[in-house]
Amino acid sequence: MSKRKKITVVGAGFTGATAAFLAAQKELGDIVLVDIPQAENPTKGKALDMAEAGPVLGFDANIIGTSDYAETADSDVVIITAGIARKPGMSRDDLVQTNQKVMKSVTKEVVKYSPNTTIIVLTNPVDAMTYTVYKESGFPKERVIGQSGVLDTARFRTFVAQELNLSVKDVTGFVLGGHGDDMVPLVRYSYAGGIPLEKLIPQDRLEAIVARTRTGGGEIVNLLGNGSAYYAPAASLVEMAEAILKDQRRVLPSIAYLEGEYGFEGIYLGVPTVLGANGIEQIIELDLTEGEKAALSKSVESVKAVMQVLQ
Ligand SMILES: NC(=O)c1ccc[n+]([C@@H]2O[C@H](COP(=O)([O-])OP(=O)(O)OC[C@H]3O[C@@H](n4cnc5c(N)ncnc54)[C@H](O)[C@@H]3O)[C@@H](O)[C@H]2O)c1
Ligand SMILES: O=C(O)C[C@H](O)C(=O)O
Repeated sequence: MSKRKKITVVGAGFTGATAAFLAAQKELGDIVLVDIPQAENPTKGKALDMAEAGPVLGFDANIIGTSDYAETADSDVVIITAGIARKPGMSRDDLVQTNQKVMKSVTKEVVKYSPNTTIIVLTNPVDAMTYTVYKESGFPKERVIGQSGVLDTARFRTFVAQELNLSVKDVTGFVLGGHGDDMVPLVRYSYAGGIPLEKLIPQDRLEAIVARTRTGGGEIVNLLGNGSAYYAPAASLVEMAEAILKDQRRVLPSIAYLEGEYGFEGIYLGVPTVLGANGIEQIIELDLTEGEKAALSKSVESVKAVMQVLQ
């Protein structure tokens, strides 16, 4: 039997297919791409096409496309991207009812075949969808994780690097809160080469970068015209999956279940975490100013409003 890790990606659309391809290129494991049955079988086609890139790019990974969850059995990590994406004029929250149904049906199948896996949820509105998967799975909170902060932080880092004309590699940041327009980029904890950003960028420019980060998803939605971002979201998923599969203990922002941390209870929210073999191994609590606390509370209210729609 193969000793390679096994990664299932549910939803073989833009984000799912891109994440599968990136994970294969990094040789994180064998990959099962799952989507609903469709007459022409595009899921099988995408998987075969990706596998045929292996000899050219020099990666070893078995990649299969299927609608049969039996093929996902004993996955180490399951990434959920299934559902619908927003179009211009829509908010992520408009997707809640449709995607909640998808989360419930997908989670049942995932749990049936991989009871010990760790799940990373991408589907929007992602804070509420991660909560839905947590409830439906019955898994411990450490093994149900949502992706938003790696992406939101990557956007912030991109804009800062462009502003300063510096390498993105030297820019670090942290975005807290829900994955909505009132997320909280923590400028005070953000650096370029170890130098606080507040020493390098004037206040008004920093504020503009924060505002652009908050609406970064919408910026891409408007540019694409018929769907939402997928390259950076897929890269973010793969960074989180790699941290878990290789037990890297990376300090990355994740959507985690809070039980008192940051003063919130019974809610999934973006916070700094340590990601390793056991999923979320630690939630790191930062000291916040009164202004940051107020901004985080506002973001929590938005997440709670979406959670109230959940059935
Ligand atoms: N959290 C984030 O940061 C973030 C970033 C990007 C996208 N997203 C969200 O991820 C989701 C996917 O985005 P996308 O661009 O890949 O969309 P997409 O439309 O390209 O792909 C979604 C795929 O899900 C499949 N699907 C639908 N119902 C399914 C089911 N029951 N079982 C299996 N597969 C099913 C569809 O057939 C489709 O192939 C959206 O909800 C989007 O808003 C979140
Ligand atoms: O904006 C969206 O709808 C997709 C995703 O949440 C993003 O931030 O790119």
